[in-house]
Amino acid sequence: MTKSSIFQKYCEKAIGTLTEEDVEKFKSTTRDEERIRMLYGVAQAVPITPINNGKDLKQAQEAKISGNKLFAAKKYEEALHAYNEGIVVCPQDTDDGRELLTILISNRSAVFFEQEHFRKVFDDIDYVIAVGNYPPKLHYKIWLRKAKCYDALQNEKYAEETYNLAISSLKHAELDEKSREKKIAEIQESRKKKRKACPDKNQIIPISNADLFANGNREYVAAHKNVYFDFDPILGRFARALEDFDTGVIIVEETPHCAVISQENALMNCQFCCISTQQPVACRNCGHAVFCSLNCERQANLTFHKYECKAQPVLFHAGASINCAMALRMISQKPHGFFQQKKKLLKDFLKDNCKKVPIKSQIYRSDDYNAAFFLCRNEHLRKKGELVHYSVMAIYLLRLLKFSGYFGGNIKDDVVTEEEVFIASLILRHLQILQFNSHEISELRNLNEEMVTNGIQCHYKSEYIGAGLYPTLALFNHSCDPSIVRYNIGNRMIVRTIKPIKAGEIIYENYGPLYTSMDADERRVTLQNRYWFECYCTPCQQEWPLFEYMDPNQIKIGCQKENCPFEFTLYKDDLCPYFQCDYCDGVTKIFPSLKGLSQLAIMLPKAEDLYSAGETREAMKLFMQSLDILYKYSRPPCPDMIKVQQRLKTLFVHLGNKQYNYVQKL
Ligand SMILES: C[S@@+](CC[C@H](N)C(=O)[O-])C[C@H]1O[C@@H](n2cnc3c(N)ncnc32)[C@H](O)[C@@H]1O
Repeated sequence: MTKSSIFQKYCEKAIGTLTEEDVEKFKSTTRDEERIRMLYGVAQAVPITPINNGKDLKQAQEAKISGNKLFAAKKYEEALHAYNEGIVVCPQDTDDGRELLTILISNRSAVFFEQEHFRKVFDDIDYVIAVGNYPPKLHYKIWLRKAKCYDALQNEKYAEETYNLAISSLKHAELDEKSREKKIAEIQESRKKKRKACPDKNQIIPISNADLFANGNREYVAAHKNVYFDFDPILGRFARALEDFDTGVIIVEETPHCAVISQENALMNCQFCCISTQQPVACRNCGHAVFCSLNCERQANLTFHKYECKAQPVLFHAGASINCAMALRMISQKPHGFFQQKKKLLKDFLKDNCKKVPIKSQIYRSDDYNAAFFLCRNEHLRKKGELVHYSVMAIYLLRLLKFSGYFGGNIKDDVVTEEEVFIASLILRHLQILQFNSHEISELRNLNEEMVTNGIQCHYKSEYIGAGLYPTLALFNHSCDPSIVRYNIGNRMIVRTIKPIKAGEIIYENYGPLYTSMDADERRVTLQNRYWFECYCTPCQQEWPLFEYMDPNQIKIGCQKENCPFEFTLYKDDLCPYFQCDYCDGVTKIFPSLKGLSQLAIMLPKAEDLYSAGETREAMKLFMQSLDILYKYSRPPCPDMIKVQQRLKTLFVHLGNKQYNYVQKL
């Protein structure tokens, strides 16, 4: 039996007990709360099987022994791996467990010291102190290690203070007088010797340009001030440019309404901020999640993780999708009192064809529940019967919340209260919202074998690590020739223009299918099945060819009359100096366009040289200018444009998340 079949089986088993009459009755219901009430008894009959909390003292002890052996053999990466495993599984509910945990962390700090990751040594020593059960007899060891790190970082004052601390801690060391004297001499020796200045070899996580908030939108705070959101009865809400945008401008920088790490990455990426970590901080209660810092651990445990600690492993073990985990997170991250307060306001919207105008806060922010609650669900297209499946899933998620203590201690699985019905109906709505609006969160990883994308060699892959809900980005519609590229810094989403955009034009996102690599029929089917719309973007309407079928000798030049959509196709050896436009009758001289494009003969090789030399900022600038020129003097589709966009994508995504051990090779 595959993992995914457990959840599937749960849903099918529950649905299988419904009679035809039940289903008909369900279909005639128009209120989500009624849907939950009708199905609760049926869905509740399927048991939830708790999962072991993943903590294991014996496994942690073994990991320590194996880590110590590897450390002694100078196999630092492997030792780190062993200590990390021990830290994650080590129980923290007994003094013995906590003591072992501090020893594992302290030993890990010794690895980081050898690897010259000095700041990580400081973090681990703080972690040891925060756990609090480190044997006093060993304290001098961590202070000595810390003092040496300060020495290496040339921080004399702190080094002196910490050497003193190491010496004074020796009074707790279980050493005879002679050994103590020897240790003191050792510490003094190390203090005198002073290490050579040595830079920290930690990877610094890049910070994106902080230029956006100076340009912030007053209403949609995560968007650039020159983005506005338009509405059309068929297209729904979508983004437009208020002013011209050049290539490479950050137009959205958004923190997620909620973000969840996938099960496969749960022990590699922080549950709170999504950063890849080589130095996990363990959850106090479970061995199923890690954090990148004590700060993230505290914030997560004050909110969602205190419930999800029990609920999420059950959910993932059952093979439920990440959207289910996000639907749950949208509740677990807020106290249930928050939703009770909203009940009066939101209740009417939990029925079909609600005619009320959506509640709109003055400021559209990703942390505002209203912004998430009113995202598109395509409810007019959904078949009523499909909600049976979704309602059963919502009930399962509600029961997980009950089981994890979200509603307090005294709960009954076989009874559903009105408060619980309301929460389940919100979850039912979340599931529908997430179907159309969730985004991938990713990080760069090295490829074992290089890949060729659009004729360009590529040394990295953008790997899915989880998913998030970004209420501002979720307002952008799709095109198979998008206007933007996105990447993550932690769980933040950064969105940049990947071509120049004129004032008034729609700013398009991409939902996966790109015209350069997927043929039109496949794109149409994918978008229809997944997002329930027919794509009429320019590449779909004009049947643009795949990249591999484009003629590199062909250039398209736009008619020079303003706003005339006509374009001429020339071949690189054409010498015809002008064209008569069939559409507007005007005359277009081709030499101004060719002259404009001729600038690329110098710019592109220079940009390529800078790119190869690793001068990424300068290369980025030149590629951005080149793309603006290509769009000014020619029209897509065109292989050169795609190649420059490919380079820019590579440069942009390298400003975002990378796996902790990523080696940059552009
Ligand atoms: C993430 S939402 C985009 C924002 C949405 N238009 C709204 O009103 O909130 C995705 C949904 O928007 C609609 N959509 C997106 N791109 C579209 C397009 N190019 N043409 C028509 N509908 C589109 C589809 O209904 C799709 O399921």
